[in-house]
Amino acid sequence: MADKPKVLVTRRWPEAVEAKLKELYDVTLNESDVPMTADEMRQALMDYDAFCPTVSDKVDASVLDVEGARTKIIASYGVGYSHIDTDAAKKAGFIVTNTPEVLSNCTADLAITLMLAAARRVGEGERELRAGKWTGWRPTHMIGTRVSGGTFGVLGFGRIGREAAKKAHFGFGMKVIYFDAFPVKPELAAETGAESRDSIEAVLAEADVVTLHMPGGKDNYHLINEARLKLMKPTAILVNTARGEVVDGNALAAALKAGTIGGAGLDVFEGEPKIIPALLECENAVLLPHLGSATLSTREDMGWRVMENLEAYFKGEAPRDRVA
Ligand SMILES: NC(=O)C1=CN([C@@H]2O[C@H](COP(=O)(O)OP(=O)(O)OC[C@H]3O[C@@H](n4cnc5c(N)ncnc54)[C@H](O)[C@@H]3O)[C@@H](O)[C@H]2O)C=CC1
Ligand SMILES: O=C(O)C(=O)CO
Repeated sequence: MADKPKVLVTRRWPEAVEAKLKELYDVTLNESDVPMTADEMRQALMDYDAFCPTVSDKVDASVLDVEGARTKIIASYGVGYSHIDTDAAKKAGFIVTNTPEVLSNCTADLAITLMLAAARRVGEGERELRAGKWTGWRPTHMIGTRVSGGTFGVLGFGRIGREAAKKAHFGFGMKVIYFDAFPVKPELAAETGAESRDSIEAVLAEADVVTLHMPGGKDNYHLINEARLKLMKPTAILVNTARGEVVDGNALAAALKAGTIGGAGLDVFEGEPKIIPALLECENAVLLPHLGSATLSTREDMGWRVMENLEAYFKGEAPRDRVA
């Protein structure tokens, strides 16, 4: 019998998926769950047939520029792939895959969670209560912003953006407006009666809630900057479950402190897990540690999706989620 392909997984995955990987492959799991260094990742490309990183592994040109790699497929766990230099991967002849669709619903749920938490001051309220500072119900206590019936602005009307739009529209009676950098099929917008706007600026100026769902990476670096934040309504909420670098964190903190926007709900941060102090100081920001896809069934489905890509590749077929 031919030897099983050698597969390296950079971080712990859900138990059921790791068990299946062990059955099918000669797999090396990262039992310690400590992030791998660039040198360790470079070595893995020399020693394994498949390399399975995830969104917190920086697979840049310095990692990918190796002579005589044994790896042919980089099967990433996660839909976003801005952590991989896909140009360098293509140049070096690696196939790169991701795990779309299976996490759209859960990530959209978290965008809605952040919208409500920021608008209704959930973090502030919980902090006050736990600190023993709550003095009781009163008509003027911790007044938030009503989102039901408001306007939900989606920047990046892809898989997750559209799921979030459905939840906001059907769950909270919100009107949906969006801007996408590419044309959106009319039937996809029709699901929520979403109206397109011709610029990011137009969405920012009109929406009560602005939610970001475009990929990260250099093309979308600081897309939401000081000038654009100034266009938002003083009561509006900004939600980011996309990538930290899409927003200029210092400009956002300044807008939150000055009250030129109402609040923010953030799941992702430039340079995470480090968070800039200016954001930590903002009472009107709800901050979560990158939990968008963090439910067991979704994290398992992401693993099954990586395995589907590996299986296709090792059978000599085209993996369905090839991105480079
Ligand atoms: N917080 C979390 O745990 C998670 C975060 N994500 C992030 O969400 C992103 C989106 O995922 P999907 O919806 O599956 O991707 P997608 O590819 O289906 O949608 C992205 C959309 O953004 C659009 N877009 C790109 N640049 C744009 C720009 N400058 N302005 C407006 N639209 C732009 C694209 O045309 C596309 O329609 C991922 O790339 C990832 O970074 C994804 C899953 C979980
Ligand atoms: O899949 C992604 O892109 C994430 O950020 C985590 O699920």
